[in-house]
Amino acid sequence: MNDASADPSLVVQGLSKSFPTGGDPLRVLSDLDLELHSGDSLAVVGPSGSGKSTLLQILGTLDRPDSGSVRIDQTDPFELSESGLAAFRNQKIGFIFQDHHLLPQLTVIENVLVPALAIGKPSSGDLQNAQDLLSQVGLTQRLGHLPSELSGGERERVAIARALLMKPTLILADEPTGNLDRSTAETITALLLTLQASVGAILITVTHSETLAAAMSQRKELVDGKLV
Ligand SMILES: Nc1ncnc2c1ncn2[C@@H]1O[C@H](COP(=O)(O)OP(=O)(O)OP(=O)(O)O)[C@@H](O)[C@H]1O
Repeated sequence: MNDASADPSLVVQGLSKSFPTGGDPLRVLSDLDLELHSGDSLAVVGPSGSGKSTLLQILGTLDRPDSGSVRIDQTDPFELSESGLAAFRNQKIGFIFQDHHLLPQLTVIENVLVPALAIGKPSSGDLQNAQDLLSQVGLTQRLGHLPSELSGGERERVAIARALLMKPTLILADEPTGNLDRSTAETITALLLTLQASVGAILITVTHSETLAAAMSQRKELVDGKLV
């Protein structure tokens, strides 16, 4: 699926971000560049505090850079209106968090349908897609269950299915296997890569796990605010 000859789906140029402190601002990202194509998977590694989550927040359009640009499918999301940005994020970006962020009062299938619910009533196609994804992650028997009735690994599978529902361009995963035992982590990693390949998305995962990082096609370290 990786087509290096095509225009890259993600182009990041000169990205910088600082946070105010009592004294000099803390420069976390410094003139950072990144280009990825459809089908690429990237592990971002680096010590605690090096800026991995900050980078993921900006790529996910949940925070804005101080300078530099992000283009996803040739669009700079930060040039959109607030409502345009919310719709763009919902359509183009799938998020997977360590603590899954499922809504406790919604069933498994309803949680997967959340990105479609956010833009109106889910279509029959959305419903079919959600059922297919839940089948691919092995949860066909659990559609009507609440997150509290699932194991940690099962909840992470629901989160993966939800992230894939809209067939996003970009999947952002923050320590997706952080809370799981080794064998569950390996299963989840394999599932994530299979589903990412099936939609041709870019996968960027932030992790301290060398096993997860090794499963990605690329590995970059955040050093002095840049990816090397
Ligand atoms: N909203 C904020 N305001 C002030 N400082 C912040 C803010 N967000 C992050 N920082 C600081 O920016 C630096 C980078 O934080 P970030 O969470 O991106 O690191 P990280 O590499 O993800 O770390 P970890 O591996 O521990 O999750 C840290 O020193 C952090 O304290």
